[in-house]
Formats: sequence, structure tokens, C-alpha cells
Amino acid sequence: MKPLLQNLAEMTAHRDHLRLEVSVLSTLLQQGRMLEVRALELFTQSGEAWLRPRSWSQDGGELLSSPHEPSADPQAVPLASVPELAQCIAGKGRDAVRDEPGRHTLWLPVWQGDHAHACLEITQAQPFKRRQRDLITGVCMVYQNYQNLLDYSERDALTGLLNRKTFDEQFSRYRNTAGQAPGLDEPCQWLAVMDIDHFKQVNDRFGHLYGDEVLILVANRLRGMFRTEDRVFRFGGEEFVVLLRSTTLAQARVALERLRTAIALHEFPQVGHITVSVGFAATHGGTPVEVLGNADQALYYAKGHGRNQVRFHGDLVDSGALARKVEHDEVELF
Ligand SMILES: Nc1nc2c(ncn2[C@@H]2O[C@H](COP(=O)(O)OP(=O)(O)OP(=O)(O)O)[C@@H](O)[C@H]2O)c(=O)[nH]1
Repeated sequence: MKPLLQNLAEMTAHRDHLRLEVSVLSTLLQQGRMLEVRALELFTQSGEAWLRPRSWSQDGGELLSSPHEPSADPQAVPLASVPELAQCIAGKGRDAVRDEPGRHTLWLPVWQGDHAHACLEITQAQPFKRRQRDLITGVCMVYQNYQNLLDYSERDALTGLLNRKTFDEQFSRYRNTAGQAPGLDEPCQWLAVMDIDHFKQVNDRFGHLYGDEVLILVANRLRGMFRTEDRVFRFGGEEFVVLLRSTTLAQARVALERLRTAIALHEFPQVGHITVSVGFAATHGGTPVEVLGNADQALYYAKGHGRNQVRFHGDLVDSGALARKVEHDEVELF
């Protein structure tokens, strides 16, 4: 068995959330004779709190991670089905225990501010002793602090959305699961770039503070309108990027059009109404820079043709609109 400090040092060497999670499970496994350790992801679906095992130990040794998205995970269960944990989270507690003959389970929610996004679960045959519980709590606190630090470095300070730096890694992860170019109606990945129209006028007329408020409200809207498996980034300024996952082209059009309409109808305090332009492209068959370039071309086409609209790069290429414009240099795309 490795000394705990060495385990902690190895754990905090990771710069990836999932690897860090697996590493904490490995650290916990080495602290006693546990039957099982699991990292549970807590998520919301249709307004209800759910949990699912994201990583777990098998036969007391090998560590596995779920290949599924939370909402499609067959192992997901409502949080209410684990009343001890549900109660602990509702009361912002540190841990919860269930003692059954020959099976004792300890849950430790992982907090980010006042939000629990995950939970460590340890099961063993003997009751947890005070000293062992303190040690496990300590490991969990180190894990929680380090997860929060990692998360902070990946987020944009103004809106809390994922930042530009995180994009390439997330994009590659999506691409790895994307596989071959899909058929027309098959779900696949799409990348959308959204830009607020005439945002400079908002700043000029109402000041930067109101401009910032608009950016925060738009970010909140974006966060609320996409599924947990999608990813929303702020690339800086008034430009946002969305990675839509496992969605058909028709569904991507509907989701982005719904977003455009929702923002156009929203009454922003003091500022009133604003609009956004969106360009999107398929993510297969290109590097992150190429795919971003395609979505950007579609966005600038939307900007050059009246704004407040969603344009798909594939449509523009099929109709010859984009190629024709580039060839004859009629529109400056970049
Ligand atoms: N308030 C605020 N403004 C920002 C921030 N980052 C960039 N901006 C402003 O965003 C504005 C972007 O203006 P432009 O690039 O000219 O584009 P636009 O006025 O939105 O026009 P179109 O994109 O062509 O519709 C500039 O005035 C920037 O100063 C920010 O964090 N906060």
C-alpha cells in the first residue's frame, strides 16, 4: 500500500477532471478493505435531481468510467431513491451513512459553492470507525478543493462559462466519440458561433457595466437552453461558442433557432431588446481551427445578410453562396 501523501501527490498531478476522479477513487481504495468505491455524478433532468455512477471500482480493484452521457445512462436513478444522500445534500451536509448488516455505505458530496455536483460513495463490510471517517473526509476535501481550482482555471471570469483555453480539449473529446462522418439524419456533433449584433452600440449608449450585464444574462440563457452533454463557451468579447452533441442537423437548427428567438424576445433591463447572429458547422472532417473557421464564415454571412439569423455552413456551400462570395471577393468574410 502506498503512503497517503504519495497518493495525494499523484492525485493532484492530474489536469483532467475524470483522471482526477479516478485517482481519488484509487487513493480511497488503498485506505482500507473496501467493497466498492464510486464517484456519482449529480445532475438535473426535467427539473428533477438524478445521480449516476461516473467512475467505480470493480472487484475491489480495477477502476472503470461510464461511456454514457448522464441523461442516457441506464444506471442513472433519481436522487430521491437514496434518501440519506438526498437529505444530506438538502441540508448542505458533509456526509451521510447507511448501516446495513455486512454492508456500510458512506457518501461525501463534492461541493462547488452551495452546489453539489458529485458525490464519493464508499462501501465496506465493517462499520466506519471515527479515524477512518476523518481520513476519508480529509481526502475528499483535498479532492474538492483541487476540482474547484481546476474548474476555476477553465472558466471565463465574467460569465462563468467555459473559456477559450478549454475549447480545444473539449472539442477533441467530442471528436473522439464522434467517429465517422454520419448520414444525413444521424445524430452527430455541431459547432455554433453566436455573436451579439451591434454590441458596441449597447456599450456606447448604456456604458460597459450594462454591457457586462447583457453578457451575463445572455450567458445564463445559453446555459439554461442546452442539455448537460452540450458545452457552452465564451470566447471573449460578445462571442459565444456552443458544441451540440448527438443531435441531428434538423434538431440543431431547431435548438439554435429557439435560442435566437428567445434572446430577441427577452427584455434586457434598461437596454431593451438585442439580437444575435449564429453560424454553425458540422464538426467531423476538420481540425478545431477549420471547423471554427467554417462556423465563423456562416456567422459572418449572417452578419452580412441582415443579422438576427441562424446560418448553416453546409447550406451556404451547397447553394454556392459562400464559395461564390469568396471567389468573387464580394463579401469580406474575415
Ligand atoms: N461590456 C463589455 N463589452 C465588451 C467586452 N468585450 C468586448 N466588448 C465590446 O464588444 C464590442 C464589439 O464590437 P464590434 O466587434 O464592433 O461588433 P458589434 O458592435 O457587436 O457589431 P456586429 O458584430 O457587426 O454586429 C466592442 O465595443 C468591445 O469593446 C466585455 O467583456 N464587456
